[in-house]
Amino acid sequence: MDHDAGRRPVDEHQGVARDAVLAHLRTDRRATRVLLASWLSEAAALAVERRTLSADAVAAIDLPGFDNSQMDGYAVRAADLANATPSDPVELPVGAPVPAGTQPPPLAPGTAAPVMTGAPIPDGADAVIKIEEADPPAFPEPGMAATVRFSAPVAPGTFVRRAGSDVAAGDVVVPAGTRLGPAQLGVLVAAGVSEVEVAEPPHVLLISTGSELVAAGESLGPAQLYDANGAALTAALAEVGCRVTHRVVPDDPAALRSVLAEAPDDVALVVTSGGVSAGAYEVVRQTLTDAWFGHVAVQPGGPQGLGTITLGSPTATRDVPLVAFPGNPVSVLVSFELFLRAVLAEATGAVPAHRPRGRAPLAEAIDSPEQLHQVRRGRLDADGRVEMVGGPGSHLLAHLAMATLLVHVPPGVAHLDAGDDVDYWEIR
Ligand SMILES: Nc1nc2c(c(=O)[nH]1)N[C@H]1C(S)=C(S)[C@@H](COP(=O)(O)OP(=O)(O)OC[C@H]3O[C@@H](n4cnc5c(N)ncnc54)[C@H](O)[C@@H]3O)O[C@H]1N2
Ligand code: MOO
Repeated sequence: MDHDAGRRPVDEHQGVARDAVLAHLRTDRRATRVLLASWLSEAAALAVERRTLSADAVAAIDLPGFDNSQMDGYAVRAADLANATPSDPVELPVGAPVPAGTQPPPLAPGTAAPVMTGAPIPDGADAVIKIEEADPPAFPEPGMAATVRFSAPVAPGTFVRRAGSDVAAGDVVVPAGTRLGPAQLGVLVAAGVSEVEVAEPPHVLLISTGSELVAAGESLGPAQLYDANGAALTAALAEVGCRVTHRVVPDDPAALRSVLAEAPDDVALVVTSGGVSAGAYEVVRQTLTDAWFGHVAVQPGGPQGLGTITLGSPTATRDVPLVAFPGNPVSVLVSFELFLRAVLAEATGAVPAHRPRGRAPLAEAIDSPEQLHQVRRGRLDADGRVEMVGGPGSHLLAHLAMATLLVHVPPGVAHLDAGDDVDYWEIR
């Protein structure tokens, strides 16, 4: 069809968006040093997670910090048990017990010391025998003279967790570029790291455009609607590790210009929703005339804008990338999935760049505009087949909220039958 001839293929637009956004973010990322203790005490779990280390973190102490026991049992010198057999067990006097958190005296040759899991191995001991394998298989009352028998030799090192066997002091414990999650934060604290260097999250100025928009919680007048895109994109951007400043502007070029002029200094990317198609009041397209505006061969998410935008006052301007999405709420989120999510995830390291992908047979027949890449919303049924959640309409946000898959029907395909395979991305 003629009007589809000028549409930019999806992969081409993905490439252009990636180059524009990533090039800027790569040069713009700032690093900051944070004290782990204050960070954690603020219980800022959300702020901490998904940050990426921008410099190697080096262990301040060995981990484990000292040789310790892996089991509740007896610390022994392996050489003392070399000749132990079931018929001729070795009997040793029991020394003082070693509870966790205490430094034991050296183990006298020819004795066995009760040692608890995690407690230090006494100097001189080189193996631990589990209490269940001792005779008797229970510890004597502390302070009571007792002996214990062992009916087999033990290899040196058995059940001894060596100091530094997880990470040694001075070694890199979490390398630069690693996303901080529970295990990374845990080991940083365990290894005595007090301060880490993390990349600042990219600051995104998100602008919802539309004179019909009303902020969440306010009362709605005739022909008005709530700013769903602001909420949806704020969450989507935060999920990929961005900090968001959100503004709503009416379809008024002066209002949009003033938000851009007053943008915070460290904004690294501007994302807009609405105002890009063919209407009479397309504030984004009509105001940001240096950017590219056109159609991508995708539905939803066809009308798109991309370019560079000048922020700040006339005396202190700076250029940042602009990504302009169409206003329909499903178009906004599908556009984000196709053109921005992977790019930002790659820049921040906050989440894997790609959604988990799969391929499965359709539960039902579907039609698709043949010239376009169609993105439908779906879920897997009980038999592992892909069923649609709602129709293709780009206003069906409640259906998207119930879906678990984005279902891809490539260009060149006008119809698929039940049982035909489709590709999907898992979106939750
Ligand atoms: N003559 C044509 N009309 C349209 C075309 C076209 O090619 N020729 N494209 C259609 C497609 S496809 C889309 S998508 C939309 C894109 O339009 P805009 O980006 O200009 O978006 P708006 O007109 O501002 O809004 C579209 C729709 O979305 C609602 N909206 C906008 N912002 C929000 C928000 N923040 N939260 C919730 N809902 C929002 C808005 O009220 C409209 O219903 O254009 C088609 N038209
Ligand atoms: O491209 Mo629009 O996003 O189909 O509704």
